[in-house]
Amino acid sequence: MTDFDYDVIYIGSGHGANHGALKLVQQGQKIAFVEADKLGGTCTNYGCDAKLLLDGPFQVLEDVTNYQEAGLVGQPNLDWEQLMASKHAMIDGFPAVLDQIFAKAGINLYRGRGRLLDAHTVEVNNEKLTTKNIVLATGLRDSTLPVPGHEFIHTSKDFLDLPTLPESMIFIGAGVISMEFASMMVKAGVQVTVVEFGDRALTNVPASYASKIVAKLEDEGVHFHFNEAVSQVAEQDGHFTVSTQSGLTFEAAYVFGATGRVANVENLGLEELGIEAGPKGIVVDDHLRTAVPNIYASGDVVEKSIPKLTPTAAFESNYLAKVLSGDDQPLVYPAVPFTVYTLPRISTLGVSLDQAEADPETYNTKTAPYGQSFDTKRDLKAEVTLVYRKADQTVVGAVIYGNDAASLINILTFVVDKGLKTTDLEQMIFGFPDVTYNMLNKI
Ligand SMILES: Cc1cc2nc3c(=O)[nH]c(=O)nc-3n(C[C@H](O)[C@H](O)[C@H](O)COP(=O)(O)OP(=O)(O)OC[C@H]3O[C@@H](n4cnc5c(N)ncnc54)[C@H](O)[C@@H]3O)c2cc1C
Ligand SMILES: NC(=O)c1ccc[n+]([C@@H]2O[C@H](COP(=O)([O-])OP(=O)(O)OC[C@H]3O[C@@H](n4cnc5c(N)ncnc54)[C@H](O)[C@@H]3O)[C@@H](O)[C@H]2O)c1
Repeated sequence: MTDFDYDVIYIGSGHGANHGALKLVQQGQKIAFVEADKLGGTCTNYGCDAKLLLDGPFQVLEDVTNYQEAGLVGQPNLDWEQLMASKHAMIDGFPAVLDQIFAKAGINLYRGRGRLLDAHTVEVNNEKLTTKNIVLATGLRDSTLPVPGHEFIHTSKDFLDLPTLPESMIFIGAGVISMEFASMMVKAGVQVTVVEFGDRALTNVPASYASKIVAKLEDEGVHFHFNEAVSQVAEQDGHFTVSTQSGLTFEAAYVFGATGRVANVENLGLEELGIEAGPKGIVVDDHLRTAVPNIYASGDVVEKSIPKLTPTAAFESNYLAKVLSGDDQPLVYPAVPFTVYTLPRISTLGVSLDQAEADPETYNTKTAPYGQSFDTKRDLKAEVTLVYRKADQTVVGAVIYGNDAASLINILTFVVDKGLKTTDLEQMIFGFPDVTYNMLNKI
């Protein structure tokens, strides 16, 4: 039998890699990470964690707004620089903590860009490492808009490090990232304009709920322009002009772009090994295996139809730990909750409304406002839509619009995943008063 340096080399050290790696090293497998940037990947350093830290005070401002003329007068002041400093104080220390965790676990770390030389050799900084198996967990990056002046467009990484607030911002794209950041910026008093190529925002939530958040942000002062393709960005004296193909121009002190994320598949040596990959990711089978049987992919870099999220990356990483320990079960995803962290949040789960409405023989839906209650902190427009399987009234999907949606959808994940019905919930006792009790009562 061939002697390899490692049992598994992971290229990338984000959630698509580290959950499974920590399991395998505990089982005695010899593991290495190859990481070109900060340990922990996007979520830890440039994504979810940083975003939620910055979003915290804006949630408070949202609650304060809801209580105006109902017990609170006036708004607290936002200090963005202080907020950014507190974000740095927490986030900047994560890679060092992970470094210690990985070292203590016995995982070797190679800092640099990894590349496959053959099915069992990874090259990093001219060093050749041999390995029995390889997991590609290289993630996504923000795409670059192919227009003149694209260098003036800031990315999500830049935004999450924004040292001072500009007085005006143009957001190119009305997808998840833009809508989350625009929600914060309008509350911070920044003049916000959103320019979107398509005819609606947030294509991954039902249109009726995307319209709700657009209307809410418009009420707060955001200007939306749909069906507009950005054709150029120009700078003059530190001010920026964004032009569209139809001839519109917008001016602002800061231009932000979030027009989709593309897979990090270049210069990995994939083509040479016959591994199929493109901007949507690496093509895998139902065991996350590429065309080369001992090379797998995990996390955002996998071409897949489910949302590209931290929990789905972690799920795949854990699944691969089983496969790499000899389990041969194919990958089956449970229901995936997905929350857009706008203010309020929009969460979706399971069978979508579009799917339910297209198949009325199989599904029925019920929409229930739950915000006009004593337990929702005056989140008056909060609403849940449930999707039921008609035959037995099992809850199979949901959409929640409200400040508590991210937590509530996790409760419904149990309901949907375990195939529960109203009659099952009637056999349980939930704490009261609480928004969870209120929402579960609508089922
Ligand atoms: C602004 C933003 C907000 C987000 N918010 C949420 C959220 O609220 N909830 C949620 O679930 N998800 C969110 N996400 C998505 C989440 O960050 C990703 O789903 C998650 O990070 C995927 O993990 P991963 O390990 O697959 O990839 P990544 O975390 O991207 O890790 C890939 C790693 O591979 C490294 N790498 C790439 N190429 C090479 C190479 N050749 N050699 C060595 N190393 C390499 C990279 O440096 C990186 O560290 C957000 C993303 C962004 C950008
Ligand atoms: N809450 C979360 O879980 C969360 C948060 C942030 C990011 N993410 C991750 O990031 C991804 C979202 O990234 P995103 O917001 O960049 O992509 P997206 O696909 O959600 O939105 C991109 C938007 O840009 C628009 N667009 C494209 N070209 C354009 C142009 N030339 N002019 C104007 N608009 C244009 C598209 O029509 C689309 O609406 C998610 O799929 C997920 O993987 C998740």
